[in-house]
Amino acid sequence: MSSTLSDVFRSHPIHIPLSNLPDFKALPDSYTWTPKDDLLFSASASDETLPLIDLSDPHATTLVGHACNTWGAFQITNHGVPSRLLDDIEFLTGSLFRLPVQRKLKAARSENGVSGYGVARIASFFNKKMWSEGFTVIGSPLQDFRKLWPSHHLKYCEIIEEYGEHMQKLAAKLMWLALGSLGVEEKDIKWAGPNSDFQGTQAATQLNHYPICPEPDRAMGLAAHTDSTLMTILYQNNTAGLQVFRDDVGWVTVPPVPGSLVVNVGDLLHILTNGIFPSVLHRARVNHVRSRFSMAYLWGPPSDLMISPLPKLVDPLQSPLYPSLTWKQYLATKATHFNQSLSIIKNYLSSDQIS
Ligand SMILES: C=C1C[C@]23C[C@@]1(O)CC[C@H]2[C@@]12CCC[C@@](C)(C(=O)O1)[C@H]2[C@@H]3C(=O)O
Ligand SMILES: O=C(O)CCC(=O)C(=O)O
Ligand SMILES: [Fe+2]
Repeated sequence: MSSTLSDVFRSHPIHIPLSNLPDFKALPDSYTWTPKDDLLFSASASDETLPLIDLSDPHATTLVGHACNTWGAFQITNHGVPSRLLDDIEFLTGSLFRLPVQRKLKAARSENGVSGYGVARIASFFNKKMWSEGFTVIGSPLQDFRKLWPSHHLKYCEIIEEYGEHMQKLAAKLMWLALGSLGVEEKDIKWAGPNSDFQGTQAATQLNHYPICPEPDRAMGLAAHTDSTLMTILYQNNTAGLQVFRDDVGWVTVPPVPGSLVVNVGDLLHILTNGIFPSVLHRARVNHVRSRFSMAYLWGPPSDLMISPLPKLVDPLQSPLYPSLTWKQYLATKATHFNQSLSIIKNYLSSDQIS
């Protein structure tokens, strides 16, 4: 499972110096963002609210479908992930980022690697630094965790494994709710497997830390991006910071609701639905009172599987909006073209042209 996604970045190395976040009273220029650094930096904010859906609601399919259509994101309760496990993953994340920086650097992500400690990959697309640090897990975290916690790593590996299992099941359930709302049936997605449980899908778990910031209004935790996934399921601690963007509304803060999870439609689900579900543009802001943690489960298809718009969702008189491509190909496109990737692949005539 680990090798294939990691392969993608071997040919897309990034060099982003890892620096300990500065402990200044004022923000250094290298961390000060203006609209010149990100066009939407100061776009208007709105007090609209993202849908909060109770998954045990008999109308869950319709509610999820509507949220995917209009926002490309929603929050969920009654999702079945034990609250004890959410506490455990939050505890793990806090323990990891509270380690001394020299220890964290022992598990630093290599330039052409994907797992380990470092700044977000998207940092290479911006001139300014982001006020955050991250840790990416793909496959087994054993080697990295042994370097971080020489005597407690097994306990932490178990938490990651259990978290991944629960998230994979939840992702499959959400996928059927979302696609079910469009009339897509199990027979329409053969790669979901004989039990339609999406076994064989791949995922990355991304742990994020946004330390207390002296001048949050001029800083950026994680810059605006869409996820290159089918879906992302995110757990945030009790500190707000996540914002989602809608052209007609502006930036909307997603408040932490205890025990709830945030779900984002990613670029691949946008492609699979032939553009019906938007993949949500989102970012993380920081604050000067509390540090913030988030734990994202970035879920995608088997990395070599061809993904294309579902025939059922393509108007018979029109061509599909997107060509077929694999997750690996899409990640490679994203590594070069970042937020332009969807419009770039739209203009390819066939997947032959995507290397
Ligand atoms: C599967 C993946 C999605 C991701 C790139 C990655 O290979 C592993 C890290 C993921 C992440 C997490 C933080 C935000 C993001 C944009 C980034 O820089 O690294 C996503 C990537 C993505 O969705 O494109
Ligand atoms: O910290 C957050 O709320 C957002 C994290 C995120 O977007 C990601 O990890 O892809
Ligand atoms: Fe994201």
